[in-house]
Amino acid sequence: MQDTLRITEVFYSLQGETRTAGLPTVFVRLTGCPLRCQYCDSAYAFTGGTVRTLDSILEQVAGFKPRYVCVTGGEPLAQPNALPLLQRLCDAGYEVSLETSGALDISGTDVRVSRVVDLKTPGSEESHRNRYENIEQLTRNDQVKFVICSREDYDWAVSKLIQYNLAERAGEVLFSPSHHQVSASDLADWIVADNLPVRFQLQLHKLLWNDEPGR
Ligand SMILES: C[S@@+](CC[C@H](N)C(=O)[O-])C[C@H]1O[C@@H](n2cnc3c(N)ncnc32)[C@H](O)[C@@H]1O
Ligand SMILES: Nc1nc2[nH]cc(C(=O)O)c2c(=O)[nH]1
Ligand code: SF4
Ligand SMILES: [Mg+2]
Repeated sequence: MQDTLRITEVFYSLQGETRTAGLPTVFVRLTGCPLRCQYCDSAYAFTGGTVRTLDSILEQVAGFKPRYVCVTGGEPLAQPNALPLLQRLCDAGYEVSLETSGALDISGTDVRVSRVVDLKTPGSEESHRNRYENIEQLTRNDQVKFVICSREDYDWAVSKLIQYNLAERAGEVLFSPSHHQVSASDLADWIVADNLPVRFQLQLHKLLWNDEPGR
C-alpha cells in the first residue's frame, strides 16, 4: 500500500495571499480540519475528497510546470502524510509553502518549506487551539498571519506581535481582514497609524474571482 492523502482539489491559479501573492502557484488542498473558524472560506474541504497516492499528486502538480506550490486545506498537518508530500515537493525543486492553522505541531516539516502559520484571533472563535510552542520553531523562511475580524482582534494581534517579537522571528508578519467582517481600509489605516512592521494583505483571488472554488 502506497502513501496516500485525502485531497479536495489540485488547481493552478494566482497566489492570493502571503509573500508570494500574485505569483502563479499550484494549490494542493487537503481534506479535513479539526477547527471550525467562524469565517472559514474553505468549509467545502472539511469532508469528502479523494484518497490519492503521493505519486499521483506529484504527477498532477508536475503537469502544470509550476515554480510555486502551496499546500493548504482544510488543515494539511492533520494528515500524517502531509510531511512526505512537502518533502517530495521540495525535492522536485518547487518553492513550497504550507498554510496551517498553527493548532498542530509544525516541527516535522521540511526546512525548505515556508510555513504560513495563522495565529487564530479571538474573533475566529478558535483561538484556544493556538499551539504557542510553534512560535519557537519559526525561522525567517516562515510567515505568521493574523486574520482580523474586528478592532479588538487588531489590538490582540498587536499584543502578540510585541509579546513574541514576531517581526524579528519570522520573515513576514501578515495582517489580513476577515472577508467582509472588518473594513479593509480601516485595518490599513490602523497599521499605518501604529507604524507596524507588518504586511497588509487582501485575498487577491476574492477580488479577481469572487471566491469561486478552484481559483
Ligand atoms: C482556508 S485556511 C487553510 C489552512 C489552515 N487551515 C489555516 O487556517 O491556516 C487558509 C487561510 O485562509 C484564511 N481564511 C479563511 N477564511 C477566511 C476569510 N473569510 N477571510 C480571510 N481569510 C480567511 C485562513 O485564516 C488561513 O490563513
Ligand atoms: N488563489 C488562491 N490563493 C490562495 N492562497 C491561499 C489559499 C487557501 O485557500 O489557502 C488560496 C486560494 O484558495 N486561492
Ligand atoms: S483552521 Fe483553516 S480550514 Fe480549518 S476552519 Fe479554520 S480557516 Fe478553515
Ligand atoms: Mg482560500
